[in-house]
Amino acid sequence: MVKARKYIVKQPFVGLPKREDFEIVEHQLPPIKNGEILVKVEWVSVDPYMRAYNGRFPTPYDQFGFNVGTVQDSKDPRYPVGRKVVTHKGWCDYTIANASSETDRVYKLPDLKGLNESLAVGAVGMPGATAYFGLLEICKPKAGETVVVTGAAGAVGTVVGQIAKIKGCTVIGFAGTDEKCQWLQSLGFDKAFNYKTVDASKVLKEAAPSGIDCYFDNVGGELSSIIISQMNVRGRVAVCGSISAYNDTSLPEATILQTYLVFKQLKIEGFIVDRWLGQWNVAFADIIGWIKSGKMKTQEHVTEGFDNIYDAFVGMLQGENTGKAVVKI
Ligand SMILES: NC(=O)C1=CN([C@@H]2O[C@H](COP(=O)(O)OP(=O)(O)OC[C@H]3O[C@@H](n4cnc5c(N)ncnc54)[C@H](OP(=O)(O)O)[C@@H]3O)[C@@H](O)[C@H]2O)C=CC1
Ligand SMILES: CCCCCCCCC/C=C/C=O
Repeated sequence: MVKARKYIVKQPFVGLPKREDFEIVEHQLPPIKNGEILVKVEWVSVDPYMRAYNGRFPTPYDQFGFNVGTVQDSKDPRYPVGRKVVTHKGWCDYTIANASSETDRVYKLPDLKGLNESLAVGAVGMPGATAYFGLLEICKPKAGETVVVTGAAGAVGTVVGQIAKIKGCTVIGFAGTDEKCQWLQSLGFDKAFNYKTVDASKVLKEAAPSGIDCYFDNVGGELSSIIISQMNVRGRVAVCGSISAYNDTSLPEATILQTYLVFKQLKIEGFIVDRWLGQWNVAFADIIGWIKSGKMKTQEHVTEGFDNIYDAFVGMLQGENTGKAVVKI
């Protein structure tokens, strides 16, 4: 019998999630059954969808999310003891998972070719796949076009901007601090602006005088409306998320966009990365190749310790992370 710990969400979040919305539960894991594996978790991911999906599940529920760990006991020959795995069992230190369960989402750690295993919840995980497919399949950027990405210094945004550069585009990012913006320019972004201090409409007119062709929208809100209002004819918008409103308790006011959508003939499409679940490995192989060849850089904001996962989560929602927010267990 293994003693395990996990986070349970006790009650619906109101505004920014509170520490008392969670409870850390210690429990004995039962012996594994046929088809199951016992996993010792080493890396836990904290992501915005943990906030965004909260209202969809009745409480209490185990906090879901991707993690990386090692199989300690196995009754599934596909996942022998010692095998590194990714699961969607969330914020826990030990867990039992079933690779045949859709919700457990077990898969073998990709061959990271020596890169940090934590990347499997970041650039070589769900956020990397989000950037890859959202940009390449929805925005379909062409060399020479101008791509704008918001949430640019985060897990998804950094990968979006760097893929767009690899594809020969001019890339403009928006992020929440001057330091993040400087870092983005060191990654090769052509321009990066602090959305909290600039006049977004003005800086965009200067940075993209010929207009914007593709917009990868991570944040929603008025910033997105401003960006969309400056798009070129037949521009493409990939709506990935709207983190500017996840903690809102009432609907935000929004600028009417229909005029731009019609007269600029824009294509605007929301997506969930699961749409390409069967092809995530294609994204991972390309991203690993780009990182290994030096064309793409990754950065992680690492929090240490199981007891600090809540702080890492709320810190990420408030912009403390540059790059991917992860927790080392
Ligand atoms: N559709 C899909 O399948 C998926 C969607 N997503 C979405 O992608 C987006 C980015 O996720 P991810 O890269 O993991 O997270 P990040 O690593 O970007 O972390 C979240 C960031 O959001 C920014 N932020 C917080 N509040 C605001 C605000 N009011 N306005 C603008 N930015 C804000 C902060 O950066 P800053 O300092 O710049 O404010 C913070 O660092 C989210 O909207 C998420 O929900 C993610 C994965 C899959
Ligand atoms: C409990 C739902 C599992 C979802 C798996 C991961 C998909 C992330 C989609 C993110 C959307 C917005 O942030």
